[in-house]
Amino acid sequence: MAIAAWRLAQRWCPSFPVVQLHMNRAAMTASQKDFENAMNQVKLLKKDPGNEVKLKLYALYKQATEGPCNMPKPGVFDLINKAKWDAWNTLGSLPKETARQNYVDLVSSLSSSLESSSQVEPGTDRKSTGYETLMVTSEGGITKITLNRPAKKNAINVEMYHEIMRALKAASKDDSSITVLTGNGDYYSSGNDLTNFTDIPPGGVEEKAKNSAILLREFVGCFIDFPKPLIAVVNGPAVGISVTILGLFDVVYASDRATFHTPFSHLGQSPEGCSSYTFLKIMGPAKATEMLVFGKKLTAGEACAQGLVTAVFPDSTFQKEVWTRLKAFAKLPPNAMRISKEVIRNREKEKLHAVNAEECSVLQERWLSDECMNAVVNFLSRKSKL
Ligand SMILES: CCCC/C=C/CC(=O)SCCNC(=O)CCNC(=O)[C@H](O)C(C)(C)COP(=O)(O)OP(=O)(O)OC[C@H]1O[C@@H](n2cnc3c(N)ncnc32)[C@H](O)[C@@H]1OP(=O)(O)O
Repeated sequence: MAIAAWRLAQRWCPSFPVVQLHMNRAAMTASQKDFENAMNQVKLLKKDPGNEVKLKLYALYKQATEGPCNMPKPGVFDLINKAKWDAWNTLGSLPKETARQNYVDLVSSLSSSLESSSQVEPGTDRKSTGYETLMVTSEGGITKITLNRPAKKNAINVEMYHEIMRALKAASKDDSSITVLTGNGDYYSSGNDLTNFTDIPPGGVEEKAKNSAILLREFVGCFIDFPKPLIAVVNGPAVGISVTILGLFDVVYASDRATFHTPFSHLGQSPEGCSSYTFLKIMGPAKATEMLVFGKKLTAGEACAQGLVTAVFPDSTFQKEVWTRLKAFAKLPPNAMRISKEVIRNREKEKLHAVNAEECSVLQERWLSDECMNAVVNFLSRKSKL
C-alpha cells in the first residue's frame, strides 16, 4: 500500500522523492494544524507557483479533505474543471493522511524554493537567480539563457514567456557582447505549453485568447528589437514557436539530433513569430508552405539546406564545437557587432512589427476555433501527440 502511494505520488509530483525524504526523516504524518498552517502559507506565497503546482495543491487538498475523486468527469470543453478533475483523479486511492502530509511538504518545499530563488547567490555575479523556468549565466562576454523545464521538454508556459522577456531585456543592457538561447535536456523546446490554454480568466475564453495574443506580441517583439547578436544553440527537437522565432535570430547552430516542426494546421492554429514573413524570405514560399501549412518536420540537415539553420554539428561534438566558435565571437569588439546588426536588421524592423501584430490578431481568432480547442483537448487528455 505504501509503495503504491509512493508510486502514485511520484507521478503527480516530480519533487516527491525530496518530499518523501523529509517524510522518512520525520517519520510522522502532518496534523490537522500543520495542514491548516500550510493552507494559510499558500495564500501568503509572494509568487504565483504556476498552474502545474496549483493543480497538484488542489488535488492533494481535495484528496486530504474528501478522499478519492468520485465526481463525474467534466465535459471536454470545460477545460479548467477537467484539468482539476484529472489532477485529483490521478491520486487514485492515496490515503487522506498521506495526501495531507504531501500537501504540507509540497507547500514547505515551495515556500523555500520561491524564497531562495529570489536571493542573490553570494560571491558570484555570473549566475542570475530569480528565474523559475530558466538558467541565466553571463561569462566571458556571453549571456546564456537556458530553457529549463526538461521534464516538460522545455514547453514554454506563461511564466517562461515572461522570464525570457525579462532575461532578454537584462541581456540587452548587461556587459556581454552576444546572447545565446538554448535548452536543458533532450529537447530544445516543445513550443507553447498547451496547458496555457487551461487557465481561463473570469472573462472566459475570449479574454484568454486576447491576453495570449498580447503576450505573444510582446514576446516576439522582444526578439525583433533585441540589439546584440542573438544565437540559438538548438540542442534537440524544436517545435512551434521555438522554431518560428529562429527567423529572428542572427545565427542558428543545431545538433544533428535537432528537428524543426511547426504543426500549426494539426493544432488548428496559424504561424507566428513573424515566420509568415521570415520563412518565406529564408526558404521561399513553397518550402515555407510545406513547413507552416502542411507541418513538414525538417531534420537539422534539411533546415540547414533551407537556410533556417546556419550550421549542423554531430551531437557528440556539438557543445564543444559550438562553444569554441561562440567564445571567439564574444571576443570581437562589441560595439562594432551591435552596430553591424543594426545595419543588417533595422530596415526590416517596422515590417516585422507589423507582421507580428497581424499574426497575433489572426491567432487570437484561431484559438477560439473548434479545430484548435479539439487539438488542445486531445493532447491534454493524452489522445494525441505530435
Ligand atoms: C501564448 C502564446 C502562444 C504561442 C503559440 C505557439 C504555438 C506553438 O508553439 S504550437 C506547438 C505546441 N506544442 C505541441 O503541440 C507539442 C506537444 N507535445 C508533444 O506532442 C509531445 O510531448 C512531444 C512530441 C513534444 C514529446 O513527446 P515524448 O513522448 O517524447 O514526451 P512526453 O511524454 O509527451 O512529454 C514529457 C512531458 O512533457 C509534457 N509536454 C511536452 N510538450 C508539451 C507542451 N507543448 N505543452 C504541455 N506539456 C508538454 C508532456 O505532457 C509530458 O508531461 P507529463 O510527464 O506530465 O505527462
